Amino acid sequence: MLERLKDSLINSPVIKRGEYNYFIHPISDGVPSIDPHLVEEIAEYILQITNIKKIDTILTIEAMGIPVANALSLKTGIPLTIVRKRPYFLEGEVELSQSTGYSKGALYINGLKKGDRVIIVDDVISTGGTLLALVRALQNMGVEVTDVISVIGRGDGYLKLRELGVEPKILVTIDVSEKGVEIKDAFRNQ
Ligand SMILES: O=P(O)(O)OC[C@H]1O[C@H](OP(=O)(O)OP(=O)(O)O)[C@H](O)[C@@H]1O
Ligand SMILES: Nc1nc2[nH]cnc2c(=O)[nH]1
Repeated sequence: MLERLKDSLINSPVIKRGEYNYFIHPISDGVPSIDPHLVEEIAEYILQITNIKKIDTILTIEAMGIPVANALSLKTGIPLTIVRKRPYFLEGEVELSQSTGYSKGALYINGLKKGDRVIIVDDVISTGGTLLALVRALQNMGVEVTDVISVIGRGDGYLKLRELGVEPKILVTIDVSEKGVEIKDAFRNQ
């Protein structure tokens, strides 16, 4: 299961972003290039572990959640909504603050309303700062988040989402050090 994903992660380069050991991988960076078979493997797997019935939209975050979320959208016919890093100043736009282990910035939600049902799909969860802020904002808007899925997980930041009653589904968990990437665990949830 998820052999392409696991094999490709093992050889990922690691660079420093400040103190943060940042791994570089096609799914999380688009670098050097994204193998469509890898995206297909991931999308197929996600469809096995999530219930997409009665979902209004697949929600992802600019930029690197988009390839996998778009593959899911194409496979299911469910629309794709992208949380952007720039404002559009449209009525109902919701701004939130994003914080990762190496960056801080604003995110902007458009196109969602109270009562909508969404799944969130992102490429990586690390400190959990991004998904925590996003799920909190969605709950405040009255949007129902039925599942949170991250292709890759590192560290225990995912635990922060428990305070919002959310248990993210992480396909592969890794350890990242200056020496490289180590696979800890394939799909773990509940
Ligand atoms: O759990 P966290 O510590 O919050 O890290 C996870 C976030 O980091 C990456 O986004 P980034 O802001 O680097 O944007 P990108 O997708 O454009 O690379 C990734 O896509 C997640 O959204
Ligand atoms: N590519 C990449 N994205 C991330 N998002 C959070 N941490 C990381 C990381 O180490 N690498």
